[in-house]
Amino acid sequence: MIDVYLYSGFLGSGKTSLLLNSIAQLKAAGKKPAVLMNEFGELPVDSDSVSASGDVPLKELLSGCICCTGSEKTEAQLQALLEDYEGIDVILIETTGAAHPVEALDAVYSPLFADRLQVKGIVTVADAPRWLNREELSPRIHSLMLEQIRHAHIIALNKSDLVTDSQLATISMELANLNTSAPIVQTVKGKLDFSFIEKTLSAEKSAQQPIISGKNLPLSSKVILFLNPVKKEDVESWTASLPDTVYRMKGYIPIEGVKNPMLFQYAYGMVNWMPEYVKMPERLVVIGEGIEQIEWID
Ligand SMILES: Nc1nc2c(ncn2[C@@H]2O[C@H](COP(=O)(O)OP(=O)(O)OP(=O)(O)O)[C@@H](O)[C@H]2O)c(=O)[nH]1
Repeated sequence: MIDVYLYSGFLGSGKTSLLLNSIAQLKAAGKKPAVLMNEFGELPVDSDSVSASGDVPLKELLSGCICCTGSEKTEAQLQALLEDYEGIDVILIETTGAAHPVEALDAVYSPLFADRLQVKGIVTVADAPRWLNREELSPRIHSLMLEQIRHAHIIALNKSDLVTDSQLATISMELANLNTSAPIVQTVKGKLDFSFIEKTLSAEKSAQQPIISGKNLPLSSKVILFLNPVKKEDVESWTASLPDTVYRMKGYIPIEGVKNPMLFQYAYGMVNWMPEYVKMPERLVVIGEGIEQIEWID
């Protein structure tokens, strides 16, 4: 299994600094990290700095964010990364500043490599001065920032050199109120011990929950297997019965009378089915909060 870490956070908060820092530490520890990053706009500025840092395999998503360019593109990039480079043991993914964590997680997690990748969790970089001035942000961007904090498994309170100690204390308290389970670490230029990230995110793992597990973590995901062909209507009524903390589902479901498992997508209460022309693995990925108990019963 290759460990996958998502770095989320506001535009300019210090994600790239954290990423470069983590890469340096991983390489020093003899690991082989790979990076998937994406940028708004056409200029892959950040990837230059990563490439300059050495021979780290890098795939980049140009023209847009990890969510709005479609998860298929991310899947393709991940697939290429896995095919082109051997021996990768850690993948770091910098989600764009505008990606909602659920969408970023969704884009990364594909039923295609559920058995090869283990998504460890989300490190959110919070920008200390930006947080103090958050009221200036548009409501949409403001709420995105709150969501990134709320869904983090670790919060790096970055640019702590640009605020006073008492401001730092206030910000830490405000962040802790939004997310009671994630540890908050004050950082400068994204300097954070990678072994801390590793240790914090490896707590309470189990084989059945290959992404993020643990009762105290805000977001988790689960793989559901379909052993026998089922009826579409049954899947849809099962979907309707699920709690509304299920944010997203996608996968391939074998349907009675249909040759190949169909692509099933669920988001924001909407279900979508698409035929597949090749036989894809029969499994469904569910992403949400408190979803450990969800099961499909034949
Ligand atoms: N003073 C100070 N500046 C910082 C710190 N961390 C990052 N910066 C600066 O902030 C700017 C943005 O840092 P990046 O690491 O590129 O941030 P990012 O989140 O990857 O930015 P985007 O890719 O635009 O989302 C750079 O000019 C950094 O040098 C910090 O802790 N303190």
